[in-house]
Amino acid sequence: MNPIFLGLNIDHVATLRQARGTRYPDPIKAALDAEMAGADSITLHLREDRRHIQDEDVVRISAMRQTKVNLEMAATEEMVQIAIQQKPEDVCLVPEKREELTTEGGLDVAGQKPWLADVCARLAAAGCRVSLFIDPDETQIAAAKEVGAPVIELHTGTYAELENPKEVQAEIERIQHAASFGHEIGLVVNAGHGLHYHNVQPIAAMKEIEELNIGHAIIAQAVYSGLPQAVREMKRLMIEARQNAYLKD
Ligand SMILES: CC(=O)[C@@H](O)[C@H](O)COP(=O)(O)O
Ligand SMILES: NCC(=O)COP(=O)(O)O
Repeated sequence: MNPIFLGLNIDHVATLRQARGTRYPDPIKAALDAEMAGADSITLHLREDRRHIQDEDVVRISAMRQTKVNLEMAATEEMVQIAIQQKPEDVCLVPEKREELTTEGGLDVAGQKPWLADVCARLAAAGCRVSLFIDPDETQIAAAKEVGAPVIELHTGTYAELENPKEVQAEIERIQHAASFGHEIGLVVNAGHGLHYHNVQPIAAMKEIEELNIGHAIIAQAVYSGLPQAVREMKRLMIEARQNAYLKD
């Protein structure tokens, strides 16, 4: 059985901290607690506007994590230099607009292949495994392969926002097709954005998907049940869905 891994995104622990400019809650403590509770990796998004994760957080998590770090960032020269310096195990290139509330879609890889090929090569030379955060679209998946990224992360935000059952099912099938296509051409396939306790299982059931990056919903649940329990419950749902997918075969 292909296992399913959980990458915990700690951005919104930092959102709470930045709300008052205090030193608490500490996203690094959250990361270490989450790792002890079963998170398989830690994701953090260093945004150009530093609205939540700060440069110091990247330095501290790189020194203290027990699992691995997935640094999300825009494909800008500033961020490339930071990644080359900090050398996280994974770097996920995401689109960014300062005015956005959160990430609104996937990276347009097909429209900027020369630049992204250069960024992928430089990050790989620094020892980082590059992931591209893209829509579940064959053209973008093929472009990711072409620019040399070994990993893709399928954007599940559209799926998460849909309410009409037929549209939800159609998007599940679109993500499944994208995951199968990416796997067939030799890419590691991850997924994330907007996943929560009531929509995660159809995505976790997809055998070609290796890792789900989830943040907002887990940090929100942690307000009620504490972070270790919130992480354990999400992992339980993910593993249950993956096991059931194999039992159906
Ligand atoms: C790329 C993605 O979907 C998230 O990992 C991203 O971090 C969302 O941005 P915020 O965390 O700022 O909402
Ligand atoms: N790349 C997705 C991620 O890291 C977390 O997204 P969300 O669960 O906070 O929407």
